[in-house]
Amino acid sequence: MATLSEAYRDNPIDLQHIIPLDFDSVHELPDSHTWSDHVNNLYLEKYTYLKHTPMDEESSVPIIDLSAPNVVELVGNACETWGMFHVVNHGVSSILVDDVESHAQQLFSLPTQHKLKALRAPDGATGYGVARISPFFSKLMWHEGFTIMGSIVEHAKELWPHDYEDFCNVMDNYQKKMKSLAYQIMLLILKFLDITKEGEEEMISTSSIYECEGALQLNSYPCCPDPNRAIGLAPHTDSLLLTILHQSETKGLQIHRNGVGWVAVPPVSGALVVNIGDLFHILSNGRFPTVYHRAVPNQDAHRISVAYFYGPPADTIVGPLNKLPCPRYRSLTVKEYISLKNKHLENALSLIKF
Ligand SMILES: C=C1C[C@]23C[C@H]1CC[C@H]2[C@@]12CCC[C@@](C)(C(=O)O1)[C@H]2[C@@H]3C(=O)O
Ligand SMILES: O=C(O)CCC(=O)C(=O)O
Ligand SMILES: [Fe+2]
Repeated sequence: MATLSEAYRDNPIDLQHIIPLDFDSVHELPDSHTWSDHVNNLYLEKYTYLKHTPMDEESSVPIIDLSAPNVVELVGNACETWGMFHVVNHGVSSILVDDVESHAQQLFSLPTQHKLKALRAPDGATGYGVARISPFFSKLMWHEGFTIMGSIVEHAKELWPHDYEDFCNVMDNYQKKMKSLAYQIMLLILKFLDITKEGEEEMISTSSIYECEGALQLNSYPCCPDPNRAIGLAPHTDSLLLTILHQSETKGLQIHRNGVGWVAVPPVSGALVVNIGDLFHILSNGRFPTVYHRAVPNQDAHRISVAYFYGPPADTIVGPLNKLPCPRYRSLTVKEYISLKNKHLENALSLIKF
């Protein structure tokens, strides 16, 4: 069975010439990182609007208590209307979450030359570097990332030759917790769609989506001299089934709402943000929107976020669940989808539409 990291290694991207900027050394936004004004104006308008409008259930991403008796409906409805929700009472200890965040902080505060020792190889999945989607944009992002897929010992040893174990243990432990939380949330969503594990014949998959794997992405958005003309992470949808994001206490995440524009998703203390990715959009036959989102940097605060991506093994065939009538998408393997996304980014979905 091919793993997700093999699928990413088999689909290399041309990042050879793109390495993150040495952010500490620049005091003005370089042209290479200046996006058109228009990009963030939308956000500013929306932000002003939000400040004057009380947040109500209709205008903000729902907050769901995982222990609520009607959690299946709450989660299902949020997936349908937003494709995103906050979870509280998720059972992941705040000590562990804080520990992951501070280890990420430690990593990103190393000198640039040092971080480059752990640079992700062009055909690699794990390591330090720019976001995979970078080659699709003519401007660079105010962002540096560290991707973790499978073992990170080799990369961690490059960063801390004598002291790498603590970092590895914290990341492993967090990934284990994320994996079981993601599984729990996936089951709730499948239940909402009336799919049970026993009804295996309902699944279009030859191999099972009950054996999902995960990847972890540590994101860093350093203080930015001109945040209104910069982008932290360019607009994108996440490719796999679902993503669980710890966005720290610092704002920056925004989602795109049709007819509204960019809407800020302010951090909720102790909550994790869950969002639908492309594969769940396909499985649900388009019923759940895959969320178009981005991150913006701040002037005075260095922001760290930690995203866990959850998806089936690369050979799994995914398509609209059998139970759902009139499939709108053709079935394909996860690996094929990753390859389409690597070549066509947001157009990947429309290429598999009937
Ligand atoms: C398991 C994943 C999911 C990846 C690719 C791979 C590892 C890194 C993830 C991200 C993280 C940053 C945004 C994104 C769009 C990117 O450029 O790299 C994500 C992408 C995806 O969801 O497609
Ligand atoms: O930093 C954030 O809030 C968003 C991160 C994100 O979208 C990602 O890692 O895919
Ligand atoms: Fe994302």
